[in-house]
Amino acid sequence: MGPRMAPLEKRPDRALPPAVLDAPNAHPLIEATGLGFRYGHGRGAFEVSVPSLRISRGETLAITGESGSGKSTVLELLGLAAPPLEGAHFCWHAAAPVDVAALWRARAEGALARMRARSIGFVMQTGGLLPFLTVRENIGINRRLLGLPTEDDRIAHLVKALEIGALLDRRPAQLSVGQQQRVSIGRALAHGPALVLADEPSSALDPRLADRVLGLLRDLAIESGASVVIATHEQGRVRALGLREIRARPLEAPDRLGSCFEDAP
Ligand SMILES: Nc1ncnc2c1ncn2[C@@H]1O[C@H](COP(=O)(O)OP(=O)(O)OP(=O)(O)O)[C@@H](O)[C@H]1O
Repeated sequence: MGPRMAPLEKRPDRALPPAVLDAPNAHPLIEATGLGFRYGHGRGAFEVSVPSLRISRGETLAITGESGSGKSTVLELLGLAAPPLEGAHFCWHAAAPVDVAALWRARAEGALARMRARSIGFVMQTGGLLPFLTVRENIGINRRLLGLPTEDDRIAHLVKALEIGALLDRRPAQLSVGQQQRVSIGRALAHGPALVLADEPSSALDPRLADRVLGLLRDLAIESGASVVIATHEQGRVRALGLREIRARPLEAPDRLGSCFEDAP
């Protein structure tokens, strides 16, 4: 995950039943065209481009590509942590429609930070848990920052589903990598975000555990109505899980390097 990313939510209006979530015209959470980010200038520039992207509520999709193709950058754009290039159309339909591109143009950093805190959850490659907090405190941190009660039915359900009840008083250093990842998923979903962004959440795990962790993330997100975007180089795992794949290909531009992310055929 890139350095600009920071954990944190928005409560879904309600959990949408899977039948609705799977429908091709399900309500969109995100609609974007011409989304992009450019590193550097001139011949050394590297551009990450997402010409068109629509993410439905409750949908889980994967962003795939080689190392350095720009997967983390796409997550940063979706996570409101990096400003899109001029000319982008970028709308969120959470509680109400929000023109994110206009917020960036207006440099409305406070509004963007609030949206990030209330509407997004993050799962990092190696958990990203705060080492000085217990598992219980880590799971509750986003809720506490938002002034929500740190214990409720949602938390109890997540703890049970993730099978981390026996670990609540431990600190991250006392957990295995797989346990840390499950706690990280609990933290990402605890405040009821509309979107969960996961950067290589399974690459530090053995294959069996990786499938379990990704499956848990997808299933718990569907249950809560959150959309999930997973950046990963593990194309085989993405296909095995039957996820929609947005894949990087080299940018076709004569004057700069970069990647273009589009739905895989
Ligand atoms: N200042 C810069 N100038 C030019 N290119 C840059 C600059 N900063 C970053 N880049 C390039 O931007 C690209 C996007 O990086 P990003 O971390 O998004 O890729 P990634 O697919 O997530 O990689 P990984 O899988 O290795 O984490 C990389 O190729 C990187 O070299």
